Amino acid sequence: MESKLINKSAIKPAPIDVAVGILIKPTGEVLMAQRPVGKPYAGYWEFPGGKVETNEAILSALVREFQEELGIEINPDQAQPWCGCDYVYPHAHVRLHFYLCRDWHGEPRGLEGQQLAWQGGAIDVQPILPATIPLLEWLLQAC
Ligand SMILES: Nc1nc2c([nH]c(=O)n2[C@H]2C[C@H](O)[C@@H](COP(=O)(O)OP(=O)(O)OP(=O)(O)O)O2)c(=O)[nH]1
Repeated sequence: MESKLINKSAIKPAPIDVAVGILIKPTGEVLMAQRPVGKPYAGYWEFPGGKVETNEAILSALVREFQEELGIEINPDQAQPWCGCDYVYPHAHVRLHFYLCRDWHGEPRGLEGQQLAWQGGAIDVQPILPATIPLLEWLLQAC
């Protein structure tokens, strides 16, 4: 019987989709959040968002994550798809879907105990999640 060889190093799990939102005030300030204790890369700064659940649309995940993490309602019709990237961390291979959000209701609060920081002009918080760092330069041009 014919046997087939599989190169196990070539088998990669599917990436995990992550919906990420960049809240932008009319002043151009953007909101960053610090990852809370208990998550991989705790203490690192990121744009708010989280993993897309099975059979969930990316935009629906974005709306849900902003409700759960920040207690605000973003307007999905006004959320602008911006860019995406893949990144392989030791804990996961993620596929990030970034949206620019200028329309929301409510004042963001760190409902999971995370620190929040509005950043304008330059991004001062450190450290930032590695996959997000390359986007910061583009973002300053987009705001
Ligand atoms: N929200 C967000 N996640 C990012 C960014 N950059 C980046 O590499 N990631 C990665 C880190 C994580 O591996 C993944 C997000 O997963 P997460 O664990 O924070 O998602 P979640 O809120 O659904 O968490 P949980 O329910 O599983 O606790 O995406 C970013 O700017 N924002």
